[in-house]
Amino acid sequence: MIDLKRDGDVFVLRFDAGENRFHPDFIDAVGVALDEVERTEGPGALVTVGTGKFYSNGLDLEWLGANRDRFEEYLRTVNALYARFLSLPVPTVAALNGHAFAGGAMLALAHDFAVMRTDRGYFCLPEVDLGMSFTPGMSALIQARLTAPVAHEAMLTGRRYTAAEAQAAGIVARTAAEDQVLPAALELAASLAPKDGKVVGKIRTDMYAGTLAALRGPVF
Ligand SMILES: CC(C)(COP(=O)([O-])OP(=O)(O)OC[C@H]1O[C@@H](n2cnc3c(N)ncnc32)[C@H](O)[C@@H]1OP(=O)(O)O)[C@@H](O)C(=O)NCCC(=O)NCCSC(=O)/C=C/C[N+](C)(C)C
Repeated sequence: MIDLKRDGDVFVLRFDAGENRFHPDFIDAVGVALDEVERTEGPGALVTVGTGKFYSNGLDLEWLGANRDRFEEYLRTVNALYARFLSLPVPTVAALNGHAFAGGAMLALAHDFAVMRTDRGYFCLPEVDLGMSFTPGMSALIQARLTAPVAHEAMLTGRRYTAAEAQAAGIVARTAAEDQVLPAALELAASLAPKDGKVVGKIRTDMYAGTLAALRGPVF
């Protein structure tokens, strides 16, 4: 479901669960991997990547159907997951090998940078068409990472952005062809990894302070 490997100073966390949908077991497994990243001292960076045609499709709607009474708990868990990514002591890069939908799109935004594959997949926040809203923390994350016009369009229209459109809108930093998306993300991460970890950690904590406070606040 989750595979964590180290490539020099760069950790590579691979989501390997079909559409990489979010449910408690998946999120727990990501959390265990992040524990290991946090424990490692010295220079470093983290790249996350999915498998096949999905980076992540967000909330597992089948799981939700069977666990409606756990929805609030789920929202807290996902908010906490995004907060963990934002408070890691290392820079982070999401390698979008395919679709990044809803919770999976927000996971990409919970990284410092994203590289998106040009020939496959969309970045999309479809909540408006699913009858769902965002938690205040998720709204804060989206609005902190995107310009206001892009955040408004993405959240209120549910537009599906191709890689070229996502780069033009500033949603992703880079795009790469086919199987170059992971190498491009690794190259970016390797260029960030040697920087002073204490300084990077402090910059990240300050940069994301407002978003972190919102993610740790109420979910409704
Ligand atoms: C357009 C998508 C992304 C890709 O389409 P495709 O045709 O390339 O892929 P396909 O439809 O073959 O997908 C494979 C099967 O997996 C099912 N699927 C995919 N994602 C999910 C999911 N998240 N939960 C349950 N099932 C899922 C899909 O229906 C296919 O099943 P069948 O083979 O037809 O039986 C397309 O996959 C798509 O639209 N997926 C849904 C993505 C989605 O809506 N995700 C949002 C989940 S809600 C969420 O995360 C909200 C978060 C906010 N908050 C926490 C505040 C509630």
